[in-house]
Amino acid sequence: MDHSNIHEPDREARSPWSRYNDSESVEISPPSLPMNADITVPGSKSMTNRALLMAALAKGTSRLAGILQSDDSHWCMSALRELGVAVELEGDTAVVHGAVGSWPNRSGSLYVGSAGTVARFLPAALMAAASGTWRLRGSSRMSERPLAPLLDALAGQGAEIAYDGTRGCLPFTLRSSGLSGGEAVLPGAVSSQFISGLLLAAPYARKPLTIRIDGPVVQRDYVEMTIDMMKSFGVEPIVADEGRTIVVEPGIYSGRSLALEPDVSTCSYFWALAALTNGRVRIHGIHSNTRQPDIEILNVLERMGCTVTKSGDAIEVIGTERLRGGCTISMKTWSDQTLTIAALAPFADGPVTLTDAAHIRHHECDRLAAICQELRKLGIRVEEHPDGLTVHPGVPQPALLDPHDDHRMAMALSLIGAKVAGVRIADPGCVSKTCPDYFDRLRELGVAVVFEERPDAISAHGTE
Ligand SMILES: O=C(O)C1=C[C@@H](OP(=O)(O)O)[C@@H](O)[C@H](O)C1
Ligand SMILES: C=C(OP(=O)(O)O)C(=O)O
Repeated sequence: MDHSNIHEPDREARSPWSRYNDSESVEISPPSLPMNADITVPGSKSMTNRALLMAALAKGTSRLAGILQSDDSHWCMSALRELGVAVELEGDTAVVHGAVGSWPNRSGSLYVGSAGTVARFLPAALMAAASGTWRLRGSSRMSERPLAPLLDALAGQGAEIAYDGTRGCLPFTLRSSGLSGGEAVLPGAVSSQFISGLLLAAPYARKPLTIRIDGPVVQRDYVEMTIDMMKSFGVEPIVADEGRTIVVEPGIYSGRSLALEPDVSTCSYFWALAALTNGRVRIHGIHSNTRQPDIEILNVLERMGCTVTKSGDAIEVIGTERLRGGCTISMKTWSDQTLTIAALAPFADGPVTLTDAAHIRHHECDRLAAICQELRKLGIRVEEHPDGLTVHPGVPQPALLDPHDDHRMAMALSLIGAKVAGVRIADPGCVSKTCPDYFDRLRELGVAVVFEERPDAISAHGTE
């Protein structure tokens, strides 16, 4: 199998929780029996990294139960430890001893991996301290992803930022003299994370901080999640002007005990598996009234002919013989699932058009270009649009697929392998950004999963 055209992953961004890194590819084949499973899913990435950061800024000790253990949360914890915050793990509970907004280590080098939630949340949090100088770096892709609007707002708050290379990008050195407060303007069209990042640090400004949001916000629910979680840590942002203005008064987070929700973005792959294989998957511990926007997948699966049952704290999806297509779906508020729906779409009975997702070209890869490229390798007819794509019904042919070092590309493409034989996915280790044991979980559901080792991994093991 020729691997020469596969994107070379940035292995430095893989945490100690990453798996499958000795594997060059994984072959996925359909289950021999209909899927019939009750499962649980690890904690939300978005909630884990928000909670860790607020707990680190808080007064007192926090116990965060059900945290995600993946690359993105690893780099968050590792940066906090580098800042001198005590973060201990007791199983999947993180115990964080808050530093009350004054980082014990006033200088150092911080690595954010490929995590948008660390790259966009940490710079503002550093400025909670009245002084300090830190160098920040990230993976090669994170160093290309947009940060300028946030960093410009921080410069307006008093940060001195010296860029190693491109202005507005990692790596850079940030010198803090505290957040001045007053007004900051942030755009919402490229990433909601700029707004969440400044909000999380805002209580530590010297004066009230008013964030004015310029234009519509992509994935606005993540901003609402930030506000909800700030309230649960004892700070009450005031939202005005139909959501365009958010005011945060000076304050201090209070350490607390918190049980985090399962990651709904990860749940979506398992519900999608049930949908596609005409099986049944029930996920425990999740409510449909969550703030996590990817819960919208349930409405779309229902529209495509699946049966969704919400009972107590479990949500079950039962699939269908043939998914219904012939629809246009806006992905604006739940864009992380664009790839999942695109992977289901070839099996629908009519074309599926996904729109309003131009900003995902700035995610772990240019996701619109990447999914079109990989679906075409399978012989599927696809049209790429500036803000989305149209996928036509077809029968996927055997192919080696490139996940473009993107966890969601790998997880979404694996769904196709669970329906038709002959799908191989290169670099299976990339799933560790949010779900390090994803392929083991697939196997437990009856999907056939066979790894192919990397030639250099074999030589590293000698003749074993
Ligand atoms: O704040 C968050 O936790 C997230 C916000 C979204 O990013 P953008 O708003 O940058 O698209 C989402 O895609 C990401 O997975 C998590
Ligand atoms: C866009 C994503 O991540 P990040 O938090 O790095 O933006 C994602 O997980 O799909």
